[in-house]
Amino acid sequence: MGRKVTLSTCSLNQWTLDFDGNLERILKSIEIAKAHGAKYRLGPELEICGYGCADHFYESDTLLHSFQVLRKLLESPITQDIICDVGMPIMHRNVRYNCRVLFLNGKILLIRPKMQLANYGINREMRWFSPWKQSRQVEEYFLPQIIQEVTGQDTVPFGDCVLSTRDTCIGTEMCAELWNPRSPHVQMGLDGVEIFTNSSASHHELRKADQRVNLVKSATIKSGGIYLYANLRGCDGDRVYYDGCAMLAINGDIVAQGAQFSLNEVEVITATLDLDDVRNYRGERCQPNMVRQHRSNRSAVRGCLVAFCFAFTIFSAH
Ligand SMILES: NC(=O)CC[C@H](N)C(=O)O
Repeated sequence: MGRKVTLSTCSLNQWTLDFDGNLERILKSIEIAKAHGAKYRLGPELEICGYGCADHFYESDTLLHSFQVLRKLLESPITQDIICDVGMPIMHRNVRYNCRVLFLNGKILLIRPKMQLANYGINREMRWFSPWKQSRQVEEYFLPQIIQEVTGQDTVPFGDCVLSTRDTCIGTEMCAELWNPRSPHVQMGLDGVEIFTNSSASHHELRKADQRVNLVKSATIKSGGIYLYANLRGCDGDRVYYDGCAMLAINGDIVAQGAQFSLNEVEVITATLDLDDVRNYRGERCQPNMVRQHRSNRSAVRGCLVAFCFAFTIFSAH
Protein backbone atom coordinates (compact mmCIF):
# COMPACT_ATOMS: atom_id res chain seq x y z
CA MET A 1 0.00 0.00 0.00
CA GLY A 2 1.36 3.38 -0.97
CA ARG A 3 1.37 6.29 1.43
CA LYS A 4 0.99 9.29 -0.83
CA VAL A 5 1.58 12.84 0.33
CA THR A 6 1.00 15.96 -1.75
CA LEU A 7 3.28 18.84 -0.86
CA SER A 8 3.80 22.32 -2.30
CA THR A 9 6.64 24.78 -2.24
CA CYS A 10 6.95 28.09 -4.05
CA SER A 11 8.93 31.06 -5.31
CA LEU A 12 7.43 34.44 -4.45
CA ASN A 13 8.36 37.92 -5.61
CA GLN A 14 8.22 39.48 -2.14
CA TRP A 15 9.22 43.08 -1.43
CA THR A 16 10.76 44.57 1.67
CA LEU A 17 8.03 46.11 3.88
CA ASP A 18 5.28 45.57 1.25
CA PHE A 19 3.07 43.90 3.85
CA ASP A 20 -0.12 44.03 1.77
CA GLY A 21 1.51 42.78 -1.42
CA ASN A 22 3.42 40.07 0.43
CA LEU A 23 0.21 38.87 2.12
CA GLU A 24 -1.58 38.77 -1.23
CA ARG A 25 1.17 36.65 -2.81
CA ILE A 26 1.34 34.29 0.20
CA LEU A 27 -2.43 33.77 0.07
CA LYS A 28 -2.31 33.21 -3.68
CA SER A 29 0.39 30.55 -3.23
CA ILE A 30 -1.67 28.78 -0.54
CA GLU A 31 -4.73 28.91 -2.79
CA ILE A 32 -2.77 27.32 -5.66
CA ALA A 33 -1.21 24.72 -3.34
CA LYS A 34 -4.69 23.71 -2.16
CA ALA A 35 -5.99 23.58 -5.73
CA HIS A 36 -3.12 21.15 -6.42
CA GLY A 37 -4.37 19.03 -3.50
CA ALA A 38 -1.42 19.82 -1.19
CA LYS A 39 -1.60 19.32 2.57
CA TYR A 40 1.55 21.38 3.27
CA ARG A 41 2.63 24.71 1.79
CA LEU A 42 6.15 26.03 2.29
CA GLY A 43 7.17 29.62 1.47
CA PRO A 44 10.48 31.52 1.30
CA GLU A 45 12.51 32.97 4.19
CA LEU A 46 11.05 36.05 5.91
CA GLU A 47 8.31 36.15 3.26
CA ILE A 48 5.91 38.25 5.38
CA CYS A 49 8.12 41.34 5.74
CA GLY A 50 10.67 40.63 2.97
CA TYR A 51 14.22 39.36 3.52
CA GLY A 52 16.06 42.63 2.85
CA CYS A 53 14.55 44.82 5.60
CA ALA A 54 18.08 45.56 6.89
CA ASP A 55 17.91 48.00 9.86
CA HIS A 56 14.11 48.08 9.58
CA PHE A 57 14.37 44.77 11.47
CA TYR A 58 15.28 46.94 14.51
CA GLU A 59 11.93 48.76 14.28
CA SER A 60 9.15 47.31 16.42
CA ASP A 61 6.70 48.25 13.61
CA THR A 62 8.31 45.66 11.34
CA LEU A 63 7.60 42.96 13.93
CA LEU A 64 4.11 44.29 14.67
CA HIS A 65 3.08 44.49 11.00
CA SER A 66 4.40 40.97 10.50
CA PHE A 67 2.08 39.76 13.27
CA GLN A 68 -0.81 41.69 11.70
CA VAL A 69 -0.21 39.83 8.44
CA LEU A 70 0.05 36.52 10.34
CA ARG A 71 -3.33 37.27 11.94
CA LYS A 72 -4.88 37.84 8.52
CA LEU A 73 -3.42 34.54 7.36
CA LEU A 74 -4.76 32.72 10.42
CA GLU A 75 -8.22 34.23 9.87
CA SER A 76 -8.41 33.57 6.15
CA PRO A 77 -10.59 30.68 4.93
CA ILE A 78 -7.89 30.09 2.30
CA THR A 79 -5.53 28.71 4.97
CA GLN A 80 -7.99 26.07 6.18
CA ASP A 81 -7.09 22.37 5.92
CA ILE A 82 -3.49 22.84 4.87
CA ILE A 83 -0.40 23.16 7.06
CA CYS A 84 1.05 26.60 6.28
CA ASP A 85 4.71 27.34 6.90
CA VAL A 86 5.45 31.08 6.74
CA GLY A 87 8.50 33.21 7.57
CA MET A 88 8.71 36.33 9.75
CA PRO A 89 10.90 38.00 12.41
CA ILE A 90 9.86 37.35 16.03
CA MET A 91 11.20 38.73 19.30
CA HIS A 92 11.41 36.23 22.17
CA ARG A 93 12.73 37.38 25.56
CA ASN A 94 13.94 40.60 23.93
CA VAL A 95 15.96 38.76 21.30
CA ARG A 96 15.06 38.91 17.61
CA TYR A 97 14.95 35.66 15.67
CA ASN A 98 14.43 34.85 11.99
CA CYS A 99 11.56 32.37 12.27
CA ARG A 100 9.21 29.94 10.60
CA VAL A 101 5.66 29.82 11.92
CA LEU A 102 3.75 26.60 11.23
CA PHE A 103 -0.01 26.73 11.59
CA LEU A 104 -3.08 24.69 10.76
CA ASN A 105 -6.75 25.62 10.90
CA GLY A 106 -6.25 28.83 12.85
CA LYS A 107 -3.85 27.39 15.47
CA ILE A 108 -0.10 27.87 15.62
CA LEU A 109 1.66 24.51 15.87
CA LEU A 110 5.19 25.71 16.50
CA ILE A 111 7.70 28.48 15.89
CA ARG A 112 11.13 27.43 14.67
CA PRO A 113 13.88 30.11 14.92
CA LYS A 114 16.86 29.94 12.53
CA MET A 115 19.77 28.20 14.22
CA GLN A 116 22.64 28.80 11.81
CA LEU A 117 22.63 32.32 10.42
CA ALA A 118 24.07 33.51 7.12
CA ASN A 119 26.81 35.93 8.00
CA TYR A 120 29.25 35.47 5.16
CA GLY A 121 29.52 36.82 1.63
CA ILE A 122 26.87 39.50 1.25
CA ASN A 123 24.76 38.21 4.18
CA ARG A 124 24.72 40.07 7.51
CA GLU A 125 22.02 38.28 9.49
CA MET A 126 23.93 38.55 12.79
CA ARG A 127 23.39 42.32 12.68
CA TRP A 128 19.63 41.84 13.16
CA PHE A 129 19.10 38.36 14.50
CA SER A 130 20.51 35.94 17.02
CA PRO A 131 20.81 32.27 16.22
CA TRP A 132 18.80 29.85 18.37
CA LYS A 133 21.61 27.98 20.08
CA GLN A 134 19.67 25.52 22.24
CA SER A 135 19.82 22.40 20.15
CA ARG A 136 16.77 20.12 20.72
CA GLN A 137 15.22 22.52 23.20
CA VAL A 138 11.97 24.43 23.17
CA GLU A 139 10.56 27.19 25.34
CA GLU A 140 7.09 28.62 25.74
CA TYR A 141 6.50 31.63 23.55
CA PHE A 142 3.81 34.01 24.79
CA LEU A 143 1.77 35.08 21.79
CA PRO A 144 0.90 38.75 21.38
CA GLN A 145 -2.69 39.75 22.11
CA ILE A 146 -3.63 40.18 18.43
CA ILE A 147 -2.74 36.54 17.78
CA GLN A 148 -4.23 35.19 21.04
CA GLU A 149 -7.56 36.75 20.04
CA VAL A 150 -7.77 34.61 16.89
CA THR A 151 -6.04 31.38 17.93
CA GLY A 152 -7.28 31.15 21.49
CA GLN A 153 -3.75 30.07 22.46
CA ASP A 154 -1.64 31.82 25.11
CA THR A 155 1.65 30.11 24.37
CA VAL A 156 3.16 27.95 21.62
CA PRO A 157 6.40 25.92 21.41
CA PHE A 158 9.38 28.00 20.27
CA GLY A 159 12.71 26.40 19.44
CA ASP A 160 14.42 23.42 17.84
CA CYS A 161 11.33 21.34 17.33
CA VAL A 162 9.81 19.13 14.64
CA LEU A 163 6.19 18.53 13.72
CA SER A 164 4.51 15.17 14.02
CA THR A 165 1.22 14.59 12.22
CA ARG A 166 -0.76 11.39 12.63
CA ASP A 167 1.19 9.75 9.83
CA THR A 168 4.58 11.41 9.35
CA CYS A 169 7.14 13.78 10.82
CA ILE A 170 8.17 17.10 9.25
CA GLY A 171 11.32 19.06 10.14
CA THR A 172 12.34 22.60 9.26
CA GLU A 173 15.65 23.74 7.89
CA MET A 174 16.27 27.37 6.93
CA CYS A 175 18.38 28.51 3.98
CA ALA A 176 21.99 28.70 5.26
CA GLU A 177 21.41 25.66 7.47
CA LEU A 178 21.51 23.50 4.34
CA TRP A 179 24.94 24.96 3.49
CA ASN A 180 26.35 24.33 6.97
CA PRO A 181 28.52 21.33 7.91
CA ARG A 182 26.15 20.80 10.86
CA SER A 183 22.95 20.88 8.80
CA PRO A 184 19.93 20.06 10.99
CA HIS A 185 18.61 17.60 8.36
CA VAL A 186 21.35 15.12 9.38
CA GLN A 187 20.12 14.70 12.96
CA MET A 188 16.48 15.11 11.99
CA GLY A 189 16.82 12.30 9.43
CA LEU A 190 18.35 10.03 12.05
CA ASP A 191 15.49 10.94 14.40
CA GLY A 192 12.94 9.76 11.84
CA VAL A 193 11.90 13.03 10.22
CA GLU A 194 10.63 12.06 6.76
CA ILE A 195 9.90 15.46 5.21
CA PHE A 196 12.46 18.27 5.36
CA THR A 197 11.56 21.81 4.40
CA ASN A 198 13.93 24.62 3.47
CA SER A 199 12.70 28.21 3.31
CA SER A 200 15.39 30.20 1.55
CA ALA A 201 16.32 33.70 0.52
CA SER A 202 19.12 32.63 -1.76
CA HIS A 203 20.33 35.32 -4.15
CA HIS A 204 21.55 34.60 -7.65
CA GLU A 205 25.22 33.92 -8.27
CA LEU A 206 26.60 32.19 -11.30
CA ARG A 207 26.31 28.39 -10.89
CA LYS A 208 24.73 28.65 -7.44
CA ALA A 209 21.47 27.02 -8.63
CA ASP A 210 23.57 23.95 -9.41
CA GLN A 211 25.07 24.02 -5.90
CA ARG A 212 21.59 24.15 -4.39
CA VAL A 213 20.49 21.16 -6.43
CA ASN A 214 23.59 19.24 -5.31
CA LEU A 215 23.02 20.13 -1.66
CA VAL A 216 19.37 19.06 -1.76
CA LYS A 217 20.29 15.82 -3.51
CA SER A 218 23.04 15.03 -1.03
CA ALA A 219 20.79 15.87 1.95
CA THR A 220 18.31 13.20 0.87
CA ILE A 221 20.65 10.65 -0.66
CA LYS A 222 22.40 10.01 2.67
CA SER A 223 19.50 9.10 4.93
CA GLY A 224 16.58 9.31 2.50
CA GLY A 225 13.64 11.67 2.83
CA ILE A 226 11.60 14.23 0.97
CA TYR A 227 13.04 17.76 0.66
CA LEU A 228 11.05 20.91 -0.16
CA TYR A 229 13.01 23.99 -1.14
CA ALA A 230 11.36 27.45 -1.39
CA ASN A 231 13.06 30.64 -2.52
CA LEU A 232 12.42 34.30 -3.15
CA ARG A 233 12.27 35.68 -6.65
CA GLY A 234 13.05 39.21 -7.80
CA CYS A 235 14.88 41.98 -6.00
CA ASP A 236 13.03 42.29 -2.68
CA GLY A 237 14.23 45.91 -2.38
CA ASP A 238 17.83 44.90 -1.83
CA ARG A 239 20.76 45.19 -4.27
CA VAL A 240 20.61 41.51 -5.15
CA TYR A 241 18.46 39.32 -7.36
CA TYR A 242 16.78 36.18 -6.03
CA ASP A 243 16.37 33.57 -8.71
CA GLY A 244 13.60 31.26 -7.52
CA CYS A 245 14.20 27.62 -8.54
CA ALA A 246 11.95 26.09 -5.89
CA MET A 247 12.32 22.34 -5.91
CA LEU A 248 11.11 19.04 -4.50
CA ALA A 249 13.31 15.98 -4.07
CA ILE A 250 13.03 12.46 -2.73
CA ASN A 251 15.87 10.08 -1.85
CA GLY A 252 18.43 12.03 -3.90
CA ASP A 253 16.25 12.66 -6.99
CA ILE A 254 14.87 16.08 -7.91
CA VAL A 255 11.27 15.40 -8.93
CA ALA A 256 10.00 18.95 -9.52
CA GLN A 257 11.77 22.23 -10.14
CA GLY A 258 10.50 25.77 -10.68
CA ALA A 259 11.81 28.27 -13.21
CA GLN A 260 14.96 30.25 -12.53
CA PHE A 261 14.44 33.67 -14.17
CA SER A 262 10.68 33.78 -14.52
CA LEU A 263 8.67 37.00 -14.17
CA ASN A 264 5.84 35.15 -12.42
CA GLU A 265 5.04 36.79 -9.09
CA VAL A 266 3.84 33.52 -7.62
CA GLU A 267 5.03 30.11 -8.76
CA VAL A 268 3.91 27.03 -6.88
CA ILE A 269 5.33 23.60 -7.53
CA THR A 270 3.71 20.49 -6.17
CA ALA A 271 4.50 16.80 -6.08
CA THR A 272 2.65 13.74 -4.87
CA LEU A 273 5.20 11.38 -3.35
CA ASP A 274 5.08 8.08 -1.56
CA LEU A 275 6.35 7.97 2.02
CA ASP A 276 6.83 4.24 1.59
CA ASP A 277 9.64 5.10 -0.85
CA VAL A 278 11.37 6.94 2.02
CA ARG A 279 10.72 4.11 4.47
CA ASN A 280 11.94 1.46 2.03
CA TYR A 281 15.04 3.49 1.11
CA ARG A 282 15.89 3.95 4.77
CA GLY A 283 15.13 0.34 5.55
CA GLU A 284 17.52 -0.81 2.89
CA ARG A 285 20.36 1.65 3.37
CA CYS A 286 20.25 3.31 6.75
CA GLN A 287 18.51 1.03 9.20
CA PRO A 288 21.50 0.22 11.46
CA ASN A 289 22.38 3.90 11.98
CA MET A 290 18.83 5.02 12.51
CA VAL A 291 17.97 2.41 15.13
CA ARG A 292 20.91 3.39 17.33
CA GLN A 293 20.34 7.09 17.03
CA HIS A 294 16.64 6.78 17.57
CA ARG A 295 17.05 4.93 20.86
CA SER A 296 19.50 7.41 22.28
CA ASN A 297 17.24 10.33 21.40
CA ARG A 298 13.93 8.94 22.54
CA SER A 299 13.90 10.67 25.92
CA ALA A 300 14.72 13.97 24.24
CA VAL A 301 11.80 13.50 21.89
CA ARG A 302 9.50 12.81 24.83
CA GLY A 303 10.83 15.98 26.41
CA CYS A 304 8.74 17.96 23.93
CA LEU A 305 10.89 18.34 20.89
CA VAL A 306 7.91 17.38 18.86
CA ALA A 307 4.82 19.48 18.32
CA PHE A 308 1.92 17.16 17.65
CA CYS A 309 -1.00 17.66 15.35
CA PHE A 310 -2.34 14.15 15.48
CA ALA A 311 -5.78 15.19 14.33
CA PHE A 312 -4.31 15.84 10.91
CA THR A 313 -3.70 13.17 8.29
CA ILE A 314 -1.31 14.20 5.58
CA PHE A 315 -1.78 11.12 3.36
CA SER A 316 -3.95 11.90 0.39
CA ALA A 317 -6.90 9.69 -0.51
CA HIS A 318 -5.47 8.49 -3.83
N1 LIG B 1 19.55 33.57 3.55
C1 LIG B 1 20.54 32.72 3.67
O1 LIG B 1 20.63 32.02 4.69
C2 LIG B 1 21.56 32.64 2.54
C3 LIG B 1 22.40 31.39 2.61
C4 LIG B 1 23.26 31.06 1.38
N2 LIG B 1 24.37 31.93 1.30
C5 LIG B 1 22.45 31.12 0.09
O2 LIG B 1 22.58 32.04 -0.65
O3 LIG B 1 21.66 30.24 -0.19
